[in-house]
Amino acid sequence: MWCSRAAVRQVALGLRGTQRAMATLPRVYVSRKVPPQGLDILRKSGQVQFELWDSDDPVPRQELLKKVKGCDGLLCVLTEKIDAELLDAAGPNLKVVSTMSVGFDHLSLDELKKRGIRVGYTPEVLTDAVAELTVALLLATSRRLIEATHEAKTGGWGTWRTLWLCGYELANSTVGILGLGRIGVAIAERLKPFKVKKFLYTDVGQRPELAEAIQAEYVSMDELARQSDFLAVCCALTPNTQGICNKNLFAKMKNTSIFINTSRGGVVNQEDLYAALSSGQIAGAGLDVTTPEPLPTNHPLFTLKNCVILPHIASASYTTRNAMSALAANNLLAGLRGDPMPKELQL
Ligand SMILES: O=C(O)[C@H](O)CO
Repeated sequence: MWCSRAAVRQVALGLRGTQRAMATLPRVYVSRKVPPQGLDILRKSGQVQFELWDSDDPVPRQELLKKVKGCDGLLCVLTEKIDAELLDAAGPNLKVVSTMSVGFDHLSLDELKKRGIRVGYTPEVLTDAVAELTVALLLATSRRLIEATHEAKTGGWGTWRTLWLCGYELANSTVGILGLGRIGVAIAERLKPFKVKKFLYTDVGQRPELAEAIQAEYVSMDELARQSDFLAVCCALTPNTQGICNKNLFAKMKNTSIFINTSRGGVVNQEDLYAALSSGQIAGAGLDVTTPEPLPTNHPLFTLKNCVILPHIASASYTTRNAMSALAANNLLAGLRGDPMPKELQL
């Protein structure tokens, strides 16, 4: 197609105008290749210009410190430590940090608050996926599925034996939830049809509305340990919950009990857990989270048959991860517009 000189000049001017307009858009750094829904939302918004660390692996810290300089927004995941050093590197333009996670222990909330930076996170959209995985992990641990497939594959499967690979069943059991929130309720709802006899929970205080939904009884931490046949950790990692699952707790648990953690590794004292598992103080543990992550392959916990370890996959369904990225993108955009975020963390 032929265009007149004037038309070409017009297009060139238009392009330059667009470039200029783009250059004035708020700058955002996205610290990981997040699922496509979130990136599409950012792209189509026309509201921001963004740069992406286009990888499944974390951006190196030095690179992150460089890239956030002068940014108005940051969309991050749970492996990035958002602390004073990073916020200083970003500088005064930074208005919003949006994390694609429900957990926020990687964020220095005090530092964010001090600087007036708003924070978005992604609760609710992952509740179903996390509850589902927790149930899967609980069953895999209590019914020894990983050990069993290993035996079947490696020749350990001899004849049918009466007590071989026996585990513990949910029917008639007592399930304890440490930290009752949406996820704890969703886990209990899924476990109920397995004929659980009783649900118990403990938290910093009673949570009657949530507890009522699953007819859970509030008990002390000691009582939770003593009575639970299955103990599921669902609390956030905070200075108060750091290491609360330790030898004191394990010592009170039954030697037939199963311990499950899909919250954060820091809630558990892993040396104490190893001791409890290897001495038979408790029957088994299923962990989706550890300290550190990844847990080194030579870690003692990997040597135990009664410990099932997953690589932090509780929210890992395509639907959920896309929903998390979309929510993180929408939080970021709303925050940058000065609007209420769909899910804002109150600092
Ligand atoms: O905090 C979170 O969002 C989970 O641990 C990962 O989905």
